[in-house]
Amino acid sequence: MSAAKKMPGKPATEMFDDIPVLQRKWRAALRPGDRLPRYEDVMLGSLGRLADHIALLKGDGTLELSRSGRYVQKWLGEERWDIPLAELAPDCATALSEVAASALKNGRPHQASAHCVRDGMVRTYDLLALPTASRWGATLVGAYVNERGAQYNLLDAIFSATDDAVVSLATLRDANGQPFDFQVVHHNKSAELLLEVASGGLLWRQIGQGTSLLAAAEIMEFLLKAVSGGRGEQLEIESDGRYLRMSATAFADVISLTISDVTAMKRRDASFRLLFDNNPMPMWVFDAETKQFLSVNDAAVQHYGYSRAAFLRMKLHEIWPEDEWESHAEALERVGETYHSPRNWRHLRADGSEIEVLTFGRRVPFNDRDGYLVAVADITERRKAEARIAYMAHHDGLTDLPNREYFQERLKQALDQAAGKRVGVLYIDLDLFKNINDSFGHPSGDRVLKQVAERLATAVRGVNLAARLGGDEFAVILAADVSPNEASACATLLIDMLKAPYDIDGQEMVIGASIGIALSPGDGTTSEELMRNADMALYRAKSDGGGVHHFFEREMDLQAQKRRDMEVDLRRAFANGEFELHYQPLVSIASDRISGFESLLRWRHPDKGMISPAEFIPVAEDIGLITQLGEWVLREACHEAVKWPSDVKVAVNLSPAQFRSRNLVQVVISALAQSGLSPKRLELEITESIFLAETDANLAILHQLRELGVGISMDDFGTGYSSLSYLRSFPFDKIKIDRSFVKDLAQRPDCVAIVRAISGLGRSLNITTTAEGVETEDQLDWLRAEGCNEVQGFLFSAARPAAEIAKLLAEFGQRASRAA
Ligand SMILES: Nc1nc2c(ncn2[C@@H]2O[C@@H]3COP(=O)(O)O[C@H]4[C@@H](O)[C@H](n5cnc6c(=O)[nH]c(N)nc65)O[C@@H]4COP(=O)(O)O[C@H]3[C@H]2O)c(=O)[nH]1
Repeated sequence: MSAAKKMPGKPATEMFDDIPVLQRKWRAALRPGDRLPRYEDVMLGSLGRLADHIALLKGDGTLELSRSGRYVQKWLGEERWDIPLAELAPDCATALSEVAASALKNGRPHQASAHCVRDGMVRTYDLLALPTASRWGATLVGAYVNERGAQYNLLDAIFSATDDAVVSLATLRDANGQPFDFQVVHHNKSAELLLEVASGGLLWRQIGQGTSLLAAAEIMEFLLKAVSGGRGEQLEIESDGRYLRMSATAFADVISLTISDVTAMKRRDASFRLLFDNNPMPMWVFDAETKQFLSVNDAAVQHYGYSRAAFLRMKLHEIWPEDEWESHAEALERVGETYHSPRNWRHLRADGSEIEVLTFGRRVPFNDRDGYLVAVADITERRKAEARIAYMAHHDGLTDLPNREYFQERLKQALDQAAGKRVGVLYIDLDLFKNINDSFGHPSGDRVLKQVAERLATAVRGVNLAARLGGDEFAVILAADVSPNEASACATLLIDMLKAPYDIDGQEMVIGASIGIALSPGDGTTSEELMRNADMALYRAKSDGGGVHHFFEREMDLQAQKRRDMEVDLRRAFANGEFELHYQPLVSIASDRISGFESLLRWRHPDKGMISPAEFIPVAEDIGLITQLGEWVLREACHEAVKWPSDVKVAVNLSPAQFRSRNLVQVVISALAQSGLSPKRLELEITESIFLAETDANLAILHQLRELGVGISMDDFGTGYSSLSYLRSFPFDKIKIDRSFVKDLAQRPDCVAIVRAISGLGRSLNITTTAEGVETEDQLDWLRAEGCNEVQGFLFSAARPAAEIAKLLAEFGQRASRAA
């Protein structure tokens, strides 16, 4: 059957001629000044055969069919007049009202075309609407309707356009009325192509006797089933790598068989299954309506621990933890064609454990159901790692205590929530911890720190927090509106707790702790202020000898300010050359002659006058200026001493900080070389503090210095903890008995005993002993009696400027002369 078949009617050219005729007629009837021509002038008389094709429509809003010619009546399938257009067949009513409306709107004839389906045939009509005015003022539209030549059979068009094969089969029955075969009574072009049959090789054939695919037993069986009552049966067969899906509908003995090539779909399906089944990500399809699992892949079975059968009996909510049911369900409501979870979800596994997941989904048809294909990314491990990283960013790696950043954060929070209540900050510094590091090594030091942290963590609980700020510095937040008494009690407890011995690999170690306390709001309202002030209070606790706690006082702030001023001042002073050296004689008891001078640094401040070295040397050490300052002292002292008699030595104090600079030996060599002073005439005074840290390195430097021929004196002997043990570590040339022992010689027998012991020690070790701070003859007598070799003190002279040395020497009957 052809796709288009002409129906009897006028030839197309003739039909087209009518329209210009009517249009000319309308124009001719239009009188000057009128908007529309009169109805009678256009529509009455001389219309002849055209009258059959005219429908007269009237009305302004809702149009009504007032008259219709015979042709129009057939087209409308309606012979009645004076009925609303709405009562006509919808396709005709729409076409008429649209063309009439356009004509009325523009006040001119309007042409249009319309398609109507009649008996399965698609017909095209030309329409022309001619607006006219009736004698009594109403508007009438004359609508001309005529069919255009082209028509086609819709069913045929659909049949031939489809790629599916459509075959109509008549059932053949035997003498008993049983169906045994089928005869092809009609088919479309695609049927021959799909069944791979030559043109004309199918029509009127009995399929059971043919060689086409339709002769296959399973198809025959399928058709027999269809004809004996099965409606809408489906069959899928595979033939030469192609997949064909057949559906059959029987109308009495006639069967309509549709065959579709579903190979591509099958392949898509197969690749989907491959992707689904073998995907390492857990995947499933769930029913969009019931939320039942429709299919799960192996990864899902493995990952969730439910058997496949159990999975397929479950609904989605069964893998949601109960507290997330609502949010899961809400999210599901909002899901469209595709989705990926806007947040992490928790899912339950068969063993009850929870995993954190991200889900990605897409709507898919699945076995005739509307479903969602979901892929699951388990991010539990990633989340754990993230949590670990976040934890590490907030905690100290060695002790596991919160670190400085976290401490600050928590302190800020505590202050924000304090609402006027007090928050306490305790800064803790371990006393003598350096000794442990130096004596037992860093691993032991680390173990002590860990135990300190454990003790703090057990003592500081609840809203309070203990943290390690770095090194041997710890801190505590007391967040629960703490009173000064409570803060003090807490500090005492912590100090007692921390000074209890530590057992490190069977070795008992003892340290102490000093604590500085600042309380909000009095000592500050911001975390920075409180931390700074607690630190200042700690500094005071340390200066008080450690092992105690101290509250912050405003005075400390002033002192800190003063110290900051001094730091700036010191740097400026060095650049401005405000320092000078004074010299204090050292007198030999045996000869009653000056055996040497100790150089003592003086700062002549332009506004404040002379500033004591006891005040500025510790600051110079802290800010690192001591290295340059010490170097200057050495050079200056050597430069001066070279002018003195050859048997007069010069003593120079060295700071531990100069040992750290590592070029001390070079500086000494250079000072001697530049001045020309004999090394024998230079004595370097050190205190035992250089043995407290980096002992081995410092001892090595001392040995190098001694090899130069320079003398090494131990200053302030007897004030430290283990002066005696240092004597064993290094062969000192001189020990200087601290003036605290000299001061009370006359009054305290213990001081006599100490001086006697040191002098005796010096004699037996062949070390010169010098007593410092000798102010009275009485003291001198005691010292002489105890066998001390040398004395120094105000009794003889205070430190004097270089210019007065000659005078001093002269007083002792010694002449200053230049001799290296
Ligand atoms: N009460 C009393 N005091 C006496 C007597 N005789 C001397 N003195 C003081 O005792 C200190 C002796 O110096 P030191 O123990 O080395 O103690 C020194 C030394 O440790 C340090 N120092 C001074 N100059 C330098 C230097 O150039 N470099 C370094 N690193 N430190 C220095 O400053 C400390 C203090 O120095 P000064 O204030 O000059 O104080 C000096 C001196 O003036 C006395 O009979 N009675």
